[in-house]
Amino acid sequence: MALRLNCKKIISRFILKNPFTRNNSTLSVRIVEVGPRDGLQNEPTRVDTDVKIEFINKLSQTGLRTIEVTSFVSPKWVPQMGDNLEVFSGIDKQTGVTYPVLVPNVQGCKSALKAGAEEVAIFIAASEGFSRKNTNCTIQESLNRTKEVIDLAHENNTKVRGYVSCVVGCPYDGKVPPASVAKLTESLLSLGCYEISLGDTIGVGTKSSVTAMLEEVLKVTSPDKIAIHCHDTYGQGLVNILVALDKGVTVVDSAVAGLGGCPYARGATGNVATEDLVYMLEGMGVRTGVNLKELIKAGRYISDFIKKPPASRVNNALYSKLS
Ligand SMILES: CC(C)(COP(=O)([O-])OP(=O)([O-])OC[C@H]1O[C@@H](n2cnc3c(N)ncnc32)[C@H](O)[C@@H]1OP(=O)([O-])[O-])[C@@H](O)C(=O)NCCC(=O)NCCSC(=O)C[C@@](C)(O)CC(=O)[O-]
Repeated sequence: MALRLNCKKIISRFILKNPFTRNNSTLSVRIVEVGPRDGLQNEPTRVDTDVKIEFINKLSQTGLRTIEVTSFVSPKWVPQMGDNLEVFSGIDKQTGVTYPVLVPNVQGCKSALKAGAEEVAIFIAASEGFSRKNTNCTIQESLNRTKEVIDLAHENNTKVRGYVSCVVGCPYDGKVPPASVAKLTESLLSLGCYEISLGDTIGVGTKSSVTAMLEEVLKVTSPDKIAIHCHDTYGQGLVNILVALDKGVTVVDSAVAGLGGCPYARGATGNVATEDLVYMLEGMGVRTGVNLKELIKAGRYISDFIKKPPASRVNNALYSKLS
């Protein structure tokens, strides 16, 4: 009973207090699908390039407006993304859908621009331990690299999204202070990122820790500059997304079939499954523009290829009922 009341409270606070929803009769959330990149980068089974292309083409037919399709990182570090150029050039790009790619440095950004990317995403860790393991440099060095990438991208009229990872916990350094996340968010916005995705990379966040982190971040920026990116290792992903919605955030990252994990965050599982996110949001009356049936089929397609059942409750519940 108490839980039901709390959920009602969360939803009504989201509707009444959220600066976005207050001004719009139709509530909506933009989903950033990260399955083809964050989802597959850590996949031990080699996924054929044509399977990746078919997977992205299926996602493009679901109504998703943003699909992060690959990363131009070192193939020595992340072999699964080594076919970035072939994937990016091979997909059927739909009007109205944006296909950002992840880049770690100027070398990656140059390759992405050459391939025709219209949006790149940079990433930086809120903890020194993860920064070193993931990108072989300190946070400050990473910021310096990021500045070069943003300058290059902007010279080429290319938008830059920023990720801050390990926003509540780091697999090497433990708890991450909210003030560090706020400081990095502010730096990335001032360098020219149009939006910052706050990543609970190892999925350790809870309602309390995510609230504390967001409250600190929202002292330096507004909710319309923020996205939330929750891995679901401890099953807290949807709860933490609700916390962010309650704070006025309206952009959410997720991966179809709950794919993924980070190669430098051992033990962390995939993102919140996009199917589960869509089901929750639409159930709350929040529009996503996503066709759940088509999304479930896309999730099944890739899950069948990697021979793993989808890590999505909704996919597992509804797939057999699809005609
Ligand atoms: C940053 C580096 C490159 C530094 O790696 P490094 O070894 O220090 O780089 P380097 O500059 O010394 O170069 C070494 C070699 O890599 C090559 N190289 C260098 N850069 C590139 C490039 N862009 N594309 C292709 N090749 C590249 C370069 O050409 C050279 O080749 P060699 O001369 O030995 O033949 C490396 O650490 C790296 O690629 N790291 C990326 C790791 C990664 O992708 N991790 C997963 C990202 S997910 C994440 O961070 C979290 C997020 C975003 O999902 C949010 C969340 O979940 O919370």
